[in-house]
Amino acid sequence: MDATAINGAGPARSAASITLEDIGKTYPDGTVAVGDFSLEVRAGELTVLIGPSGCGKSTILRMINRLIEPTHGRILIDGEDILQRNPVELRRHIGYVIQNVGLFPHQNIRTNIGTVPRLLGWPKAKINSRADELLELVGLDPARYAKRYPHELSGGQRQRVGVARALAADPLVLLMDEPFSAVDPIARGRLQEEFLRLQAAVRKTIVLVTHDIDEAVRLGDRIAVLAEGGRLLQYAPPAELLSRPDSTAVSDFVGSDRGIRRLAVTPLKPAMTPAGAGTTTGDRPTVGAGGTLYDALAAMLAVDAAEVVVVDGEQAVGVITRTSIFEVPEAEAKV
Ligand SMILES: Nc1ncnc2c1ncn2[C@@H]1O[C@H](COP(=O)(O)OP(=O)(O)OP(=O)(O)O)[C@@H](O)[C@H]1O
Repeated sequence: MDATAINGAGPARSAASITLEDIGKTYPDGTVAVGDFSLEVRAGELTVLIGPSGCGKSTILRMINRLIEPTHGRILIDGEDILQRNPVELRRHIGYVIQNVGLFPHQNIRTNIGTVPRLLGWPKAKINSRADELLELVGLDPARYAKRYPHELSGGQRQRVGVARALAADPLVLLMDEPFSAVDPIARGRLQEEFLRLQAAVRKTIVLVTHDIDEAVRLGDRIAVLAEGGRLLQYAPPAELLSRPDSTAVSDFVGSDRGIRRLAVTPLKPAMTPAGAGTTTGDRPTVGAGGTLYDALAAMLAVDAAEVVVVDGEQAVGVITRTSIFEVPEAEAKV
């Protein structure tokens, strides 16, 4: 997904805040899927809902686009009570990405991406150009992929098309339910990275459900940790959650290896010794200056090196050693 491709990519980007006020869902058999849940999702941020299986994550997500009707509570998008809106009409303005994408098998990729714009009555030429623009945005060449059918793509490519389709009508809000969990771990890492670049460009308000704490830390601006019945345990940016879990339930959930996970949200600078003029990388592994200590450690471990060179473009700007990584105080993490 090439973030630069967003330039000139249609309408101005916009995002909305989401306010969940004491929402709950009790099923007719008496199951309290979500008791009383409140959350403020800031405009343009990616908020992750995480928690054990069955704790109500998907139920909360699906209440936001009213695939599930709350038993009680209020849901406001940019201050407007969406429970007063027509749910079908509402869903045209809320992107939704699920695990196995749910592309229509008998429609080609361009037609799949154009689903919502068609429902909104956009002219055909505009739909096609928007679909092609989005294909480029998610890193798929339209000349090659627009006319293919879903079964002619890899799982990761289908997932990208799912994201493109969800963004097609420039929704204010994007809901994602385990969007990357059906692809293998290597493809998942790449998709997550590309998705972060895409989000940096489009800055949508995103609510993403996952059960993978690494994914939450990597993608989330804020993470909401839930317990059974949709009980909110903690809502905080990743680094704060890792360094200051406010209950044993959260620290147990975040896991005993949170020291390593914290590296994923700590910049390189505090561990870096600046390189003198004319320093070259030699045989040493490199890490881009915008990376994290996690990236630096991973680069070293991959080739069993004791140090890694920080590069800005072609230029070596510093050196990080294995020991310097673990000497960085917790407070340096981006909170
Ligand atoms: N139609 C239904 N009738 C009764 N209970 C239901 C129904 N649908 C879901 N539930 C229950 O609601 C609870 C929350 O389900 P939900 O799918 O939101 O959990 P989740 O956190 O997304 O789980 P997972 O991580 O396993 O996907 C579960 O206990 C589930 O069994």
